[in-house]
Amino acid sequence: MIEIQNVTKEYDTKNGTVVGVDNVSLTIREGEIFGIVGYSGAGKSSLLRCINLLERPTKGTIKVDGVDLTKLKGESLRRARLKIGMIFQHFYLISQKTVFENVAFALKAAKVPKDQIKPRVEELLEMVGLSDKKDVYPAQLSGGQKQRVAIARALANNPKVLLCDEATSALDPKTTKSILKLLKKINKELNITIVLITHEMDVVKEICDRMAVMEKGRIIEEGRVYDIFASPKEQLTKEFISSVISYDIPEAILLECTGTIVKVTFKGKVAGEGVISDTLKVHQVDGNFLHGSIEYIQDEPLGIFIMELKGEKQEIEKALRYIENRAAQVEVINYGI
Ligand SMILES: Nc1ncnc2c1ncn2[C@@H]1O[C@H](COP(=O)(O)OP(=O)(O)OP(=O)(O)O)[C@@H](O)[C@H]1O
Repeated sequence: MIEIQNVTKEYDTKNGTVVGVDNVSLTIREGEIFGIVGYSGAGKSSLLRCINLLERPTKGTIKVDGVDLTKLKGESLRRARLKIGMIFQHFYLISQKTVFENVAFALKAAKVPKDQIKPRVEELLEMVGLSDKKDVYPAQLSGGQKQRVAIARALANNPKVLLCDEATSALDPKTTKSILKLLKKINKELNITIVLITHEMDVVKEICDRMAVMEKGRIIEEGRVYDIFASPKEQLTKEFISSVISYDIPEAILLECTGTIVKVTFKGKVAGEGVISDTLKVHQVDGNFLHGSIEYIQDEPLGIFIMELKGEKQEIEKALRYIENRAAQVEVINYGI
């Protein structure tokens, strides 16, 4: 659906050239919700804005639904852009216009015939749950309601893609959840491909199918959200995950541990505790749970346990292989003394 090929975005500033995006290639599939995470300055906004050519890439191509946008200009680019909606952290509603007029504005700009505007706006407001607010002005709305208006406006011209630039970053956790639920509904019911950028890993965990991590203009890791949570490769990815799932064991407890400390990850519906208790029965190893939980990444369970194992090194190694053979992943954090 979206093919980003060797895209570089450079900015000319008075202090020289700044590279926002550095030779990124990425394919986003039709119907998926794709999340891009990274710290401030990583290049997320630059990359997102290249997708609808709000920023023209310095190099590379962007194809959306088979059309190479980098080859288009003027009216043909404007037409192609109608198929790509966008929402922002700060909503960007027109304060002098009512909710109805804000949404109608997108239709008028696309030269939709007058008689079709009213029913379409009403349909859109119904979809985002704001039918009763059509005559109020943005100043009278909460942040979540403003974002709903922005979503209705972005969907006005039946886009195939919705780009979300930190769409929930200005919202409280409860409102964030309700907006994410709305995005998921739009994705499923209207089959709109969604690309979102965020610095909040919670958002990715909650609704994204696949994700990429950006650092210094590049994509350093990419894959299915579940797989990345289960086995992150890059240090930065691990940092982002630790903001959602923390397995830091207090220093004082670690100092008391003399055994081997291991992290065991169970993917899917494997009964983690059962496998571990079998392991301890079969091997001459004592085990002590330090930490553990089962996280649900979009309804798919991911069990992570941190344990201290005590016994002969050889027995511990055998126990770990035994666990590994039962669909688990084992990582030794600390060998015993
Ligand atoms: N219009 C611009 N002019 C000059 N430099 C820019 C411009 N836009 C972005 N940059 C630079 O490009 C790099 C990437 O910025 P970008 O805004 O894309 O990152 P980001 O990950 O979205 O961060 P943030 O969340 O803070 O916006 C940064 O070094 C930034 O200073």
